[in-house]
Amino acid sequence: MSSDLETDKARDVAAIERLKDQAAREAVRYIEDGMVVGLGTGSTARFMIQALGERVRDEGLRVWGLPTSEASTMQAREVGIPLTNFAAHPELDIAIDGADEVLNGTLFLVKGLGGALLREKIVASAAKRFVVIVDESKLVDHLGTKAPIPVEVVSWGWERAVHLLNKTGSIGCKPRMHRDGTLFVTDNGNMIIDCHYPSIEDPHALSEAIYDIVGVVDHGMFLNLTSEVLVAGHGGVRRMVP
Ligand SMILES: O=C(CO)[C@H](O)[C@H](O)COP(=O)(O)O
Repeated sequence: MSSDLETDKARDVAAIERLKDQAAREAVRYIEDGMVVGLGTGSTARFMIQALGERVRDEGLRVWGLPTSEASTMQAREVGIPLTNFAAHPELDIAIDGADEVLNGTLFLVKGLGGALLREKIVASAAKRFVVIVDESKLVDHLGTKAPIPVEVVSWGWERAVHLLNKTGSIGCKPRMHRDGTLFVTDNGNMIIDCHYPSIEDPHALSEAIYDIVGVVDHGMFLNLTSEVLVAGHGGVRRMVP
């Protein structure tokens, strides 16, 4: 790659990082004293955890964080956010997380390319308000356009789940078991299978077909869970509601 191209690419990456940070900081403004907050996973959620840590440190904001992964737990500890769990707080005031795709209109999501979909879905469904933070590149008109659907399956007998996943969707999916050349094992000790669907006509029907497979723990389509999406673009951050 020529150095001009490398510079352009680095500039694009830096611009996207700034957008993620803007969306994250806007969402963190929603957090009030005494709230229990679900902490998402991924590069956008990292900006959110950082910004929340700054509010805890600078404003003395009192909150409890419930992280969705070991990585977010570690970061939250580093930035000084006190942590809780479902035993102490079975219901959350708010959860904030990134997404791999946001479907225009319904605000259905694809999540889990970071491998944390199960804890993310549990946390999102436990929150009174689930706020999604993205840069505008994540908006799509059809789910599955940019991202595969990650499916979390128990490790034992995963080959059978792959066999059955291959028959889901209107014309099947192309399951991939490897990320970076290794089997992807989640924080829960399960495996992730990425399903590439050429087109997803009916997300609810596909969701049911995937849940019907014995051994599937969950999948990365988040249907009817989003309260709002904060989308950062070059014109600023806009708020979308379903
Ligand atoms: O679902 C996730 C992790 O399991 C992330 O929220 C999703 O992959 C988006 O990540 P990023 O903010 O890095 O683009």
